[in-house]
Amino acid sequence: MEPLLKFCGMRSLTDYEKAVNCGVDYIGFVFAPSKRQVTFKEVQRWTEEIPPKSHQKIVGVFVNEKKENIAEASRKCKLHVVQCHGNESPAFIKELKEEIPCSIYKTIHHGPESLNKMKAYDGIVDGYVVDTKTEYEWGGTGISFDWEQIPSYTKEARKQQVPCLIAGGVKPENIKKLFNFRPLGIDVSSGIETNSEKNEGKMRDMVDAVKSQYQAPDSLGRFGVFGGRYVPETLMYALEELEHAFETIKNDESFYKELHREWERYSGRPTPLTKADRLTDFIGGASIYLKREDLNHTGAHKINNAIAQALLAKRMGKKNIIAETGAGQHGVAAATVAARYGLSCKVFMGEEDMKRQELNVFRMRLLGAEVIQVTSGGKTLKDATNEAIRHWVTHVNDTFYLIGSAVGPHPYPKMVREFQSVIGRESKEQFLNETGKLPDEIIACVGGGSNAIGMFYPFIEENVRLTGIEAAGKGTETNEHAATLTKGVKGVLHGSLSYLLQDEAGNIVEPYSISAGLDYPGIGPEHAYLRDLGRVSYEAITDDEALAALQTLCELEGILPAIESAHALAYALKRAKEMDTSESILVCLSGRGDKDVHTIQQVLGGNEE
Ligand SMILES: O=C(O)c1ccccc1NCC(=O)[C@H](O)[C@H](O)COP(=O)(O)O
Repeated sequence: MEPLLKFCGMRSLTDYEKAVNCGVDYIGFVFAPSKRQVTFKEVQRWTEEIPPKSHQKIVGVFVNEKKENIAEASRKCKLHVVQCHGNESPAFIKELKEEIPCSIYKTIHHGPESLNKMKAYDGIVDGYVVDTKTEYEWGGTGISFDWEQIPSYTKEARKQQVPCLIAGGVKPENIKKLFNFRPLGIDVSSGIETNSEKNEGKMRDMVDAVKSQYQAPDSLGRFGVFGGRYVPETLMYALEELEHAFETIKNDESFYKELHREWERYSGRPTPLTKADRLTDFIGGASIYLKREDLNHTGAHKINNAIAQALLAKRMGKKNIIAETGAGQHGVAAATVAARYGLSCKVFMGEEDMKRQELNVFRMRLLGAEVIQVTSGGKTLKDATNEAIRHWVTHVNDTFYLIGSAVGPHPYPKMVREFQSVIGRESKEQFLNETGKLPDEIIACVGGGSNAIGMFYPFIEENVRLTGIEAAGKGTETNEHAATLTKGVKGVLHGSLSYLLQDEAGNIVEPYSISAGLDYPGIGPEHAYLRDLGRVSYEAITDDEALAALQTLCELEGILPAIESAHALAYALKRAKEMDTSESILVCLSGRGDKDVHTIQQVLGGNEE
């Protein structure tokens, strides 16, 4: 969700008209002594002459004003919100509320006691503005406070279920930085002024910046209509507990310190960015770069998320982890971290996948995990996930469900995105260092979608084409594919709403792909959202195309990719041909192909010579 936006300190009809036309959410008038002070009469006249748009709220700003004066302004100016910007006590506001029909927001001036002050207004006010105060000015100072503190204000406001606007020194030049702190709302006055007048260009820049800001999921875990939490009652508490733990560690430096240390010293991050020179020459178009997630410990990106979730499980005091796996990469990652952090581990795996990924089954057992064979349904990832959820329902108190992709009920898609975004963040820095610019296109394969969302997320606001590649199996015109976004319809699976492969009666259709990691009948809800938004394009690649690309990469670069990653590569080869030599493509090489050698050998016949 976009943050709410308030423009404050309108001093003339012209200022006010500019704010109305910009479509900003709140328009504020300062009735307190200030260089921006206006009278009730003026505001009454201006708002009668140009009524605000239906969604816009008119705000009156007061500092330690008498109740009868506030009531008069509220009546005359038809205020929607009264902003108490001084030392008004909770008792004063309670009494004021009985006299005026509008909402009351309290300004909290940032300082050592401000969070405690905010708690004192719980249940009394309808919203907050957090602002900077100087010795001489109550507001409109143009000075920012320490934005690192924003998450604690936001958390308290969320607890009280009211909006919280961040004020003080916000301007077009620093608004992007402010977004990093995820404010619920923004309040600006000085930052949209030039020579004491509101500047329409600056106002529009602010509105555009806020509108282009990607803010998903919302507080209910919804990406537009997708996502959410569709689970049995017994799991609700566990998910709320997990959400709380996740939101807590997000602001906990010690957690991230530990996580980064493990990523670096245990898993081998940062993974390299490799320019595929011979492949680029062979194709003869755009330069092709590979983000080498295949070089992670255990051979794929899955370990990034597994380490993070296991550390979280430990902090929550959970001693047992369970996981589902398709290709076996996530199962291996879960078994690995369980061994590393001294947790017990059960991995649910479909019988079919166990056959295809025999080596990974053995690896998991070697790592001390119990692999539970799932014989229901199509005996693949969907069925393994069903069984894992069933197990979780009955062992919820001491068990942490370590989901391996950006799927499942809230907060899993958001949490997996957070932990996998290290891929995109590193790539961005490495690419800029190496080429001085960003890639023109980024391509990643999508099964559930975790490597793709981790790669895409840090680039969502950038001018970079993003493309997700699904498995077309034997062709999307056949019934043997896993192209959920190309062929699916909306439905609920494994706790969230997304696109699914279903028959006319709503039954899940068994997906197919040569790659065990891509044959999932659903897709992470954020991908469904990004597809419908038009921000990410999704294409499908067949088994044959993926295998051909895999062979090409082996022969020209000496890299054996996972069959999953070869899907992204195959599309990159098609695109590179169409692009100019001055352009570049970044492919997320999500995993290595050692686990797939048996499958490849079966298809290619074992002796390529
Ligand atoms: O703007 C003023 O002069 C003012 C004076 C007294 C109390 C409040 C005042 N302004 C309130 C606001 O405009 C906003 O809530 C906020 O302070 C804007 O800050 P900034 O963007 O730093 O100007």
